[in-house]
Amino acid sequence: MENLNIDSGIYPDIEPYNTGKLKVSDVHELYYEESGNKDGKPVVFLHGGPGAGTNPGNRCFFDPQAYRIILFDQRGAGKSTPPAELKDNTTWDLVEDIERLRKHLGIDRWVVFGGSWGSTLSLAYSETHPDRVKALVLRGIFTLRRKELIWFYQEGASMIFPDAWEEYSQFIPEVERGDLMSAYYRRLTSDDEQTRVAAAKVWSKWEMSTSRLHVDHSLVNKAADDLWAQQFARIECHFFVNGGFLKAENHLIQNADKIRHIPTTIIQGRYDAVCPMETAWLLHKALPEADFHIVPDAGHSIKEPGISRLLIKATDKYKTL
Ligand SMILES: CNCC(=O)c1nnc(C(C)(C)C)o1
Repeated sequence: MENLNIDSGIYPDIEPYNTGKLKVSDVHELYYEESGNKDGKPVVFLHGGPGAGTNPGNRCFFDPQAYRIILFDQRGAGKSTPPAELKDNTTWDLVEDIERLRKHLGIDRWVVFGGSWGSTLSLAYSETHPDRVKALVLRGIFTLRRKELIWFYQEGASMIFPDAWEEYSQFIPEVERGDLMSAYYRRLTSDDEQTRVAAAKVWSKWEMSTSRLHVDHSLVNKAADDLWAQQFARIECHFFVNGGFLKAENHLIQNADKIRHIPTTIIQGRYDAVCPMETAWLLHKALPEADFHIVPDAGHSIKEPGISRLLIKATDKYKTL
């Protein structure tokens, strides 16, 4: 763990040595970047949301001397264009985008790292292209089962965070509160920009207020950014009202047998209120060979210290593959 930043448990900030844009459809163009060692072991970072986009801190979970670190913003997220675009934006489009990027960069196989929605996409990608995945590092497991979505957006997490829930639920008129995801989707896809922005900020603030064991106000403040909030909320809600475009309710766990041979580490906060631990437990049962870590004092976020330290241990473990 040379040159590890002991305080935060992650590697020091670095800048990309290469950035680029990749046209992946008639509509979408993706932003991607490479950092660390250009001759190192390739790893791809799959961000959350969907729609959250990447940030420079994502580079710091990998030893820059060992890894060729690849970040990209998924369709409509971050610096990819057009921002917040929902056309041609499904799980399976994103899975094939990962393959397009891999081929564009001349990579044969790579380590795949993803948390939250990034864990969802990591599972969908590795189950579709298992021969391209050297190892999996998964955090805050999210498989978009109906009960997971209902827990966070209709009733469940609301009992742990009734304070933050009040603003999220009361933004929608009482007559529409029986299906909050649909109610928000109508507003997030409105022709009126003010309506879209207002709904996006409230939707995003709910998630940012509940992602940490102890509220991180710098995270909550992200929801105040008009563009980021629309990218995050519109794309998330679009995927959720469509059940993640998955082929069955429990598709990803049911197909886990396709990836049992892949070296895998699962890391889950015990008190993850966004993606409760039951899903990680089910994945652990479906992948008995995987390393499984419950972090006793953590919530959902990659920034939880106990989660960050275990993520680094996992990427250090896989850098010799
Ligand atoms: C339901 N969304 C889960 C997810 O992917 C996610 N949760 N928080 C985040 C960020 C903190 C990265 C925005 O992403």
